[in-house]
Amino acid sequence: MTVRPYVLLSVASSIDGHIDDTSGMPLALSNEADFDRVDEVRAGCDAILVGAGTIRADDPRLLVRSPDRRAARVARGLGPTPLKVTLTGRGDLDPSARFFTLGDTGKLVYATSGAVARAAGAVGAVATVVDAGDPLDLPGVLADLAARGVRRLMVEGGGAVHTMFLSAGLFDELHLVIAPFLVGDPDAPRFLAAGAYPYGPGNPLRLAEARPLGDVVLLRYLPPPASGVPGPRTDLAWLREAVELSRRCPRSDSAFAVGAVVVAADGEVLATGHSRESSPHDHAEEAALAKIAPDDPRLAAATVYTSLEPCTTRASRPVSCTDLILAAGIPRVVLAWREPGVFTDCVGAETLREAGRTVVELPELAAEVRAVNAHLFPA
Ligand SMILES: NC(=O)C1=CN([C@@H]2O[C@H](COP(=O)(O)OP(=O)(O)OC[C@H]3O[C@@H](n4cnc5c(N)ncnc54)[C@H](OP(=O)(O)O)[C@@H]3O)[C@@H](O)[C@H]2O)C=CC1
Ligand SMILES: Nc1c(N[C@@H]2O[C@H](COP(=O)(O)O)[C@@H](O)[C@H]2O)[nH]c(=O)[nH]c1=O
Repeated sequence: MTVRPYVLLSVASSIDGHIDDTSGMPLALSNEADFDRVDEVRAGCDAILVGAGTIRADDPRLLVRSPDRRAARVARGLGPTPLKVTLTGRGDLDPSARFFTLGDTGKLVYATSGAVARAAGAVGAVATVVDAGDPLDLPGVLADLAARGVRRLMVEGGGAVHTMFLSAGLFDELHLVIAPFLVGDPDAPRFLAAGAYPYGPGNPLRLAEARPLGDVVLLRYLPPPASGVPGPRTDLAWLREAVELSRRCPRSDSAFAVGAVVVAADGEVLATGHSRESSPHDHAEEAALAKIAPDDPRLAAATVYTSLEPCTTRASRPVSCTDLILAAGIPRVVLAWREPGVFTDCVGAETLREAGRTVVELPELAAEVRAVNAHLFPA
């Protein structure tokens, strides 16, 4: 199984589907609140990717603007700003572009084989140029980023790049912001080109959230669940969602941050939950299971995806998450990280297996879960 980063596509569009106008100046489609949200998303990523077209059109900085967010990254042992990444098929890059000159961070250029020499000649002194094959091998680029430690990748466009990721189905989340105006110019860049996308009416994206931010609205979409019986690839995608949920947990120095998703056999999400969701002692699995009727027949064939092994003992509540899963009759649990013995000795996986339940561990995501909980492991 190829490991790739969690891929978050981010774009702001006009009502008529344009992501820029033809003025030659970058067009602000987001408002201040949304630019601040984008800044927060950037701060939570390991790398930001834009196409070479966006570097030429916008001369973007791609930095984290907020000093507090930069400081928080540094406190977590990261650089103040994420790694910058671009793609090129021509190698026509300007070393004085702000992509290359700003930010105390690495710059990576993935060039098609025929463009490597030109790209290296242009920006080899200020960036690392990587041969990405010919044609460009997108899964290979993502695997290379993962091997360089990129666990969470934000893709900020432009249209050609978003078209490529969406037609390849290589994304985990899409943030589409709609600005309250129309551009109306047929020559203005569009969010997406026509293409053979795998997300037609029969296989739509799932709307995870619609969040108004003043006069713009953020639509957060997730890919559709893979059809059929969940296999390892599907498991990994669901587990990624559980890990993403764990990032929402209010901070605690005495409990883990955990996310959980309960999924029916047909891929329907029955419930999600995260630690401290509505009260300080909430556990993720407990919060999710509390949202499902105990007699829901779908529980009998459901899977719990949880970023951390379900607990077996707890001081704050009478019933452990392992016992809640057993009582719900859920036959299958997929987890990323066995609970380290920081607060209690956990034997959730063993207990579930002894009770005849299937437990799948996907340690590919364990480092990410540990990173979410890094504050519990001071150096
Ligand atoms: N509103 C918004 O949220 C955003 C708007 N934008 C807008 O988008 C526009 C730019 O979009 P667009 O022109 O589509 O440019 P992109 O940023 O998508 O970059 C396209 C370029 O990236 C390289 N590239 C992409 N895919 C491949 C591939 N498979 N193989 C090799 N190289 C590849 C090529 O570079 P090369 O040409 O060097 O070969 C290609 O021309 C601008 O107007 C910008 O303002 C951009 C980002 C966000
Ligand atoms: N115009 C636009 C976006 N444009 C994106 O932001 C980049 C500029 O980044 P920076 O120079 O760091 O501010 C630009 O190149 C493009 O990728 N993004 C959005 O969320 N909303 C917007 O309205």
